[in-house]
Amino acid sequence: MAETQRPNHPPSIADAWAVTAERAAETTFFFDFDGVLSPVTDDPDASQPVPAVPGVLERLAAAVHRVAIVSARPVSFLRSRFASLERVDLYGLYGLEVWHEGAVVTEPAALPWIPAMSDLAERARAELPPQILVEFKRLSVALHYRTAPQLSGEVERWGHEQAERHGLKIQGGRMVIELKPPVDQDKGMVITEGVRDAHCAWYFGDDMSDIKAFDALRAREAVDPGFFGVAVAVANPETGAEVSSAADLTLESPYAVAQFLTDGLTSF
Ligand SMILES: O=P(O)(O)OC[C@H]1O[C@H](O[C@H]2O[C@H](CO)[C@@H](O)[C@H](O)[C@H]2O)[C@H](O)[C@@H](O)[C@@H]1O
Repeated sequence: MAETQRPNHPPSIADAWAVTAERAAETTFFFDFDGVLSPVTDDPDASQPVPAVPGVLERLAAAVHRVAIVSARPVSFLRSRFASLERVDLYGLYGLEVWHEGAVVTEPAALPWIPAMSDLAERARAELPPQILVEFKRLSVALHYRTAPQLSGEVERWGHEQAERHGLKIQGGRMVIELKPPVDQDKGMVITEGVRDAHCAWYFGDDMSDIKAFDALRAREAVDPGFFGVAVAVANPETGAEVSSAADLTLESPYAVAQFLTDGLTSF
């Protein structure tokens, strides 16, 4: 199946689904949100999952041990898009937030950074050109230049200056840079923890931050050759080449992800 051949990996997608179905009770599916479950929009507030996605995720969650969305969005945003889902776990802000027993649980080490992130968002609105969309996410600030790509250099410079001055971390993405508190948390860490007791896991991602999640599957496989991990990229013109080259297979779009899962579910 894979663009990268690995020992113990089934040779075709049909075989991969068959192995997954055999291990259903010990399998977790992880999904990024933007660009994977939802097509990209100019306005981040306007993005919605592909219509078939909520239904297919709920059916998948009934068939395997666990399904989780691992996103850079806040949990409150994910809840607004997936209110109907009862069985799907939600990780927000790269795992700084988790939806647990009906409430958002936030990593305590990040909480003192809320005022600094709020100030940063205000400064970004005042100091960056008005075409730059500033998304304040409580514990991070995303600076979007999708509608003004000619300003990417200016945004990068401003972001790096702020990061240096205030001791923040930077995460690059698709026509965006994001400033985050200096707290050790990323998607790779969520997946490392999430696959500790699993025998099979799939991760679907399209952006730079998802490569760490792919790496976490590989690392698990390295210590347990019986573990079956599948890294699935979703194609896109910005980060697509880099993400695809780190993945086992690439799907064309969020619509193709929904169809891929619908087809795969027939194996269970
Ligand atoms: O981890 P994710 O769920 O993939 O979040 C990554 C970023 O997604 C959003 O930005 C991206 O999608 C927007 C809507 O389609 C698009 O306008 C933007 O250009 C993309 O970078 C979100 O707004 C960011 O906060 C996330 O970091």
